[in-house]
Amino acid sequence: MATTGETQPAKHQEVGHKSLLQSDALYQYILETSVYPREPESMKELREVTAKHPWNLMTTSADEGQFLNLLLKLINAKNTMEIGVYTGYSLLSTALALPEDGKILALDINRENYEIGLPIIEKAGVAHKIDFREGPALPLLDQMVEDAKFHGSFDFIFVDADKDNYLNYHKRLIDLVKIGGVIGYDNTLWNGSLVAPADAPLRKYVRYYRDFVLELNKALAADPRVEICQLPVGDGITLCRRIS
Ligand SMILES: C[S@@+](CC[C@H](N)C(=O)[O-])C[C@H]1O[C@@H](n2cnc3c(N)ncnc32)[C@H](O)[C@@H]1O
Repeated sequence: MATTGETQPAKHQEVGHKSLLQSDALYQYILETSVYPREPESMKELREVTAKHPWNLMTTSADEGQFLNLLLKLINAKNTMEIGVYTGYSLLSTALALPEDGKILALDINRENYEIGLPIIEKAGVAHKIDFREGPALPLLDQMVEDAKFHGSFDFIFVDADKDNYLNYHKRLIDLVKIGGVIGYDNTLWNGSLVAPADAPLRKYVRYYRDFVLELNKALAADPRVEICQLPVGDGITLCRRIS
């Protein structure tokens, strides 16, 4: 789940879960039956530490973390990138999925939050796979696009940051992911707001980013360079497999 640091819409605060499922009980069933019992101890610890942080609604949900972990194993990912780290829940789920010599280039404008999770990542023995860079992602992606050695070099890229830049990211990431590799864009169902009536009482940030997410979804659906699948996991994740 990726949002800004602001509070979620009231409905989501009331239901207290991070899913687009309409049934709290069903979501709880998924967590308790299939997710929490299989969640690695380190991810549980990081989830609990993050829950105490004031911006905790930004964190990736446990079911999405489990999904990412399995997906990375299914595609045998080794070299990956993550844009939007926060305290590192999706980063840790990625690091645990990669082989010992796997790599994650992790980008975020905020190192302080990354450092909340770092001791847990270190204790889990996977910190050596992570190359964290503090700063806005776009200029770094521009540098990488300039350098042919990065072209087609990533097996998987997870984007969970500033929604108003997703299309800018896509323009660059399409060169950086390998053919057959996958880019995952998070929050592509944007709190369910994409189909809300024009006069619906949406939070300011939800309304602001909604148009960017709508535009992204349209652009991805029309992009012949990728095969796509939009999954209602967490706040919606769109997987794009590069085919040309
Ligand atoms: C929703 S959080 C990421 C959640 C994270 N994936 C997790 O599992 O907890 C979004 C993150 O994007 C970062 N961010 C926002 N704008 C950014 C930018 N231009 N470049 C890099 N990171 C950015 C924020 O600092 C924040 O930590």
